[in-house]
Order: sequence, then structure tokens, then C-alpha cells
Amino acid sequence: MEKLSNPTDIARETLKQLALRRIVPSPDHYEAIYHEIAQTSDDERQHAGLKELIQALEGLSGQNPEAKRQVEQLKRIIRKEEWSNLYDQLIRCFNAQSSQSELSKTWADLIKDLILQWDLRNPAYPPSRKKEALDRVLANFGNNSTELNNKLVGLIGSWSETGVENNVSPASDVAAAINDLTLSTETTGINWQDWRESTVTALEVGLAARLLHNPDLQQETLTIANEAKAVGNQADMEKWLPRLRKFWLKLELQNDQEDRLADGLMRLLRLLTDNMAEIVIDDEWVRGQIAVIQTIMAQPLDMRVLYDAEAGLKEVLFKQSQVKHSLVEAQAALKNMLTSFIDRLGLISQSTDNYHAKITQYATKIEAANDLVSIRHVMEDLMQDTRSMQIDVLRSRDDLLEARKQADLAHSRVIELEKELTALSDKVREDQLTGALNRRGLEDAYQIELARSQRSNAPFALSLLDIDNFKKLNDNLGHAAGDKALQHLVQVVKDLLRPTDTVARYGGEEFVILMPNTNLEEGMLVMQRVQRELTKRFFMHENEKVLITFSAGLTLAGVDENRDAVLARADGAMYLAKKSGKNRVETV
Ligand SMILES: Nc1nc2c(ncn2[C@@H]2O[C@H](COP(=O)(O)OP(=O)(O)OP(=O)(O)O)[C@@H](O)[C@H]2O)c(=O)[nH]1
Repeated sequence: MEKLSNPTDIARETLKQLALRRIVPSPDHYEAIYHEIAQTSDDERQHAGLKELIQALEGLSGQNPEAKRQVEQLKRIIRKEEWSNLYDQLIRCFNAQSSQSELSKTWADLIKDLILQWDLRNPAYPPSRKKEALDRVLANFGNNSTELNNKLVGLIGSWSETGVENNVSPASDVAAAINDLTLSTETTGINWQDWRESTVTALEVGLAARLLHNPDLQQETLTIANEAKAVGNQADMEKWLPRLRKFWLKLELQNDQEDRLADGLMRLLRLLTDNMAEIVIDDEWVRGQIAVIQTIMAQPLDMRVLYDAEAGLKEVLFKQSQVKHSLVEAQAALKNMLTSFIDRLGLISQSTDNYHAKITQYATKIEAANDLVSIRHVMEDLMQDTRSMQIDVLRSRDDLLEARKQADLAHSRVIELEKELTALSDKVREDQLTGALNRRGLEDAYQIELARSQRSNAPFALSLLDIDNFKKLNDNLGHAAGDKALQHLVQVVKDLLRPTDTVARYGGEEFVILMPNTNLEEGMLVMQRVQRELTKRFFMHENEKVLITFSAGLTLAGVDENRDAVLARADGAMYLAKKSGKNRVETV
């Protein structure tokens, strides 16, 4: 048979042959006859099949740049006839193609929607419910990016079903969304260009806009976004990911800190409002308390400032409520005195009124009397009434004098208590929970010991200790047990310190120990003694032994150094102790 080259002629001849040979015109039969007429070799037939496959893949890859790249690679393999690589490359093509085509939405759109829907307030989906649903999706997508994409699309759809209103979500949630995308990039290998686009959008639109309150962090976010834009290939992206991860870590720490600040502030405000009734005995108090809050609000918030204010307020309120009790009693006594005073006055005027009425009657009787005997009777009655009136008046006068004395006493007690109350805010030096000194007490004690050290030229050591994993203890055993653990620690420390040493509560679970006349080696021995003792004297919770450990920084106070500089140095050493595995003391 003459070899035909025109595809139309070949097609026509194929149909003719199918009819002549009475063969069912199925696609397979058509293909076989077609190649027979075109006289295609086995190799060519194979290539033709691959070409069709490539065409199909090119058609399917659409705008997916990774799929396009893999198809190009496939063509190159076919051209060079590297058949041993064909199978692997085909799999890559299919993977690249399917990783995009089955996605209900591009990652960039999906993340935009997620951020938007997370921000919108929906009565049917409060943030806690959204978080729960999102956690469920993130726990159950089986490391499959397509599935994650589909599930997120479904989730976002359900959030948007009912009435919504605008509300701004915290930056932490945006960061978490991008972080999740980064993780899924690593585990499922999604296209790096999509990832880059999504990350840049999320950083610029989602995150930076929410960091207005923190210009430094906002600037850093924009810098990171620019770095992301410069990522030019998969390898670059992988190299750059640790940088992004480090940034997330910083954001998480920042958010954690902000959450704790907000918590502290809320507790403080609650404390104030809850106790308004206790402090309104005198407007001065209300003004004083509000001034404390205003001072705190005016300076940059940090946990220690908040803790200090909260602890100070708690103590003042406690003492105030005690003093107020006495004050109320004294006022009640004064009121009783005044009541009896008025009663007595009433009685006196009543008895003198009666007396005057009787005198008038007696005067009438005397006028009408015409003999001495009747006048004498009238006079006897008059004398009798005058005497009893005199007795009444005397008794009332004594009562009045006594009442006045009591009133004076009560009044001076009230004045005394009021003065005490006024002075209380300044006097409180002790932490109410643990009995250690509080920050104000620490300030005084530090000044005294520093002056002593300057005078005697003796070393003065200071240690800052922070209980290890205290949050976990609180979470596992409850806040009340956490409070008792703090008391236990202070008791152990107090028992082991010398009478000249001082322990003060510096923050939530941070304590400062002042050790006058102590050098670094001796200070270290003291701190190690406390550590050892804690391994013998366990904190007991519901009959279970709980081991409390701490990390501490130890330093010497310089004679001319201010307290904050010394504490900052001890804090640095304590941080080092935490970083080196906790339950240790570092000197600096
Ligand atoms: N029970 C109780 N807990 C407090 C008090 N003050 C602060 N805390 C808690 O102490 C915990 C301190 O947690 P973190 O600062 O994360 O420190 P940590 O868990 O000890 O971790 P490391 O310091 O790294 O070992 C927080 O959960 C505070 O709520 C208090 O007066 N009573």
C-alpha cells in the first residue's frame, strides 16, 4: 500500500478500510487501522501516544506554572529518549497538575477569605467556635494540601452563612494562618510561587495592617514581606523559611505577652470596680485608686508594672476594708450617742414643760386659797414636783455629760482611723499572698542595704529567682494550688536565709533575695542550699509531692549602681539559667 502522508487522506482511507473489512468502528480499531495505513513504526506510535498525553497535560495544566514546568521537563525527557526517567517525570507532572486543579480556590484567595471571615463577627459563629472548627480541620487534613484547601473552603462558607458585622481580628490569628500555610508548604510541597504570593498578601494586607500599635513590628513585617517577594525559586524559598519561622516565633512571643498584659489589666480593672463599694467611704479613696490606674495607663505597659499595681491595690483594699470596719463601728457609736443626747434633751424639755404647767396650776391654786393650810398643801406639792424635776434635770445632765464624753471619744477615734486610712496606701510594704516584701518594700530594703554596704564597704549580693514551669503547675493543679506553691517557696526561702537577708516578691512568680555582707561564692551557696531544701521539702498538693524548682541569676550590687541596673543584670543571668535547661543558678 502506498504510504499516505496527509492526515486527512489517512483518516478517509481508515474509514474506508473499516467498512471494507466489516470491522466495528471503535476508537481502538480506528487507531490500529490508522497507524497501519500511515505505516507508523512502533517507536513512532509510542511517541504519538506520549505526544497526546503531553497535549492533554498541557491542556490541563492551565495557569499552573509548576505543572507547566513539569510538562516542559517531560518533553525534554521524551526528546532525549531518557525512558528510564519517564515514569518518575510523569508522576511529577500528574502531582503538579493535581495539586492545583483539584483545589477549590487558590491559596491566596483562600487565605484572604479566611482572614476576612475570621474578622467578621457572626452571632452563630463566635470566635471560640471558629477556633474549634479550624483546629478540627487542621488536625484532620491528613497532610494533604488539596484536602486542606477543600475543607477550609467549606469551613469559610459555613462561617459566612448568617448575618455579620465588622470586627478586627488580632494579628496573632493572621500570623497563625500564614504559619499554617508555611507548614503545609513544607509537608505537601505546594507550588512555591503560590506560596510566595499568599505569604506576601497575608503579611502586607493581613498582618501589617493589624500592627499599627507596634510600629517596629509592623516595619519588620513589611521587611519580611519584601524578602518574600525576592524569593525566586523553590530552593530560595526553602532557604528562606527558617527566617520566616523565626519571625513567627517572635510574633507568638509578642502576642503571648500582649495577651498576658491584657489579662492583667482586666484583672486590675475588675478588682477596682468590684471593690468600689469598699472604697467609697471617702471620695479621697476613689480619687487615690483612680490615680493609680491613670499612672499605670500613662506608662508603657509591662507585666511587672501591672503586677505591682494589682498587688498594691489588693493589699490596700484589704487593709482598707479592715479599717473601714472599725470606722463604721466608731461612727455607729457616735450616732448612738447623739440619739441618746437628743432623747435626753427631749425629756428635759418635757419635764420642764410639765413643771411649768404645774407651776401655773399651783399659782391658780395659791390665788384661790384662802387659808394657810391649803396654801401649805399646795406648797408641799410644789416642792415635791420641784425636787423631782431637779432630779430629772440632774440625771439628764449627767447622761448628757456622759454622752458628750462618749461622742468626743468616738469622734477622736473616727479622726484617728481616718488618718490611718489615709496613710495606708503609702505604708503597705508586704505582699499579702506570700508574706514576702512587695516591690515597695524591696525598694526601701534595697536602699537601706545599699547604704549599709557603702558605709561598711562590704559586698552586697542580689539574686533574682523565677519558678520553673509555673504556668504548667497552675494549669495542672489550679490557680489556688499555684498560690500555695508560692507561699511554700517563700517559707522555704525564709527558713534558710540569715536574719539579715531579705526576700521580696518582684513579680508573679519572681522573687528577689537581698544578701548583705555576702560575696558571689557565698551567695551561690545560699541559693544552692535553697535548691537542695526544695528537693527535700516538697510542696504537697492533695497528698501528692510536687517538686518546685527555680532558675536564678546572682550578682553583686555595685556601690554606685542603681537598683534597676543591678536587677537587669540579675535578670539577664536568670534568663541564661532558663535557657541552659532551668533549675540552675547563673552568676554575672
Ligand atoms: N497561682 C498564681 N499564679 C501566678 C501568680 N502570678 C503569676 N502567676 C502565673 O505564673 C505563670 C508564669 O508563667 P510563665 O511566665 O509562662 O513562666 P513559666 O511557666 O514558669 O515558664 P518558665 O519561666 O520558662 O519556666 C503565669 O501563668 C501566671 O499566670 C499568682 O499570684 N498566683
